[in-house]
Amino acid sequence: MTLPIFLIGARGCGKTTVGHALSQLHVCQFVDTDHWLQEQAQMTVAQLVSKEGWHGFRARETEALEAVTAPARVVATGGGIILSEYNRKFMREQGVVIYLSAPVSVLVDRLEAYPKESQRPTLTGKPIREEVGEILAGREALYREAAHHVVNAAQDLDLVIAEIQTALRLARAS
Ligand SMILES: Nc1ncnc2c1ncn2[C@@H]1O[C@H](COP(=O)(O)OP(=O)(O)O)[C@@H](O)[C@H]1O
Ligand SMILES: O=C(O)C1=C[C@@H](OP(=O)(O)O)[C@@H](O)[C@H](O)C1
Ligand SMILES: [Mg+2]
Repeated sequence: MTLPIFLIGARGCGKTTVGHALSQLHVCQFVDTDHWLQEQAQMTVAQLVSKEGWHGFRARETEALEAVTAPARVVATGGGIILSEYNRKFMREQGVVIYLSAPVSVLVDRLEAYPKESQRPTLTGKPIREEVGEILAGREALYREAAHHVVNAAQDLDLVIAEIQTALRLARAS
């Protein structure tokens, strides 16, 4: 695993969880753009957004993406990283991009159980059930455009990892 692997997908699809597990299996480094930028700014995402707005957060997110990208790394991104055309092109050119795809009902269940509001302030001001569907509808095409592989993230963690490993093996063989 030499090229960086970028995990993309909606809030709650499992980018951080899967990325961490995958890096442990492959004994490589794990980085999460949200963790990196929060550490760098010494602020939570919620604090950053209230101080600098989403525009400021998105600028820091691109900075984080560039800073953490390195060979043999698994990079968990934030759900909105694909909003920027620059980020989509950067990830596709620099590494292998995997879209962790899950239906709205699964995302909502996971986010209700694990909201982590300091990292996931509201994007629309609407209730979670409405917000997740609306945001995913607006972003689905961008996730697919950026991705080299689409993986079913609604499965158990070990099956998600196995599907990613198969995709990576196939990519190496072709
Ligand atoms: N395959 C999975 N099956 C069940 N729960 C999962 C799975 N992947 C992630 N989760 C859970 O969903 C929640 C959100 O996961 P997280 O990794 O923070 O998602 P993301 O980084 O994509 O927003 C966490 O509580 C995590 O334990
Ligand atoms: O979908 C989004 O726009 C966001 C997703 C969050 O990351 P996760 O996808 O890890 O929850 C975080 O980057 C920020 O709250 C914005
Ligand atoms: Mg995450």
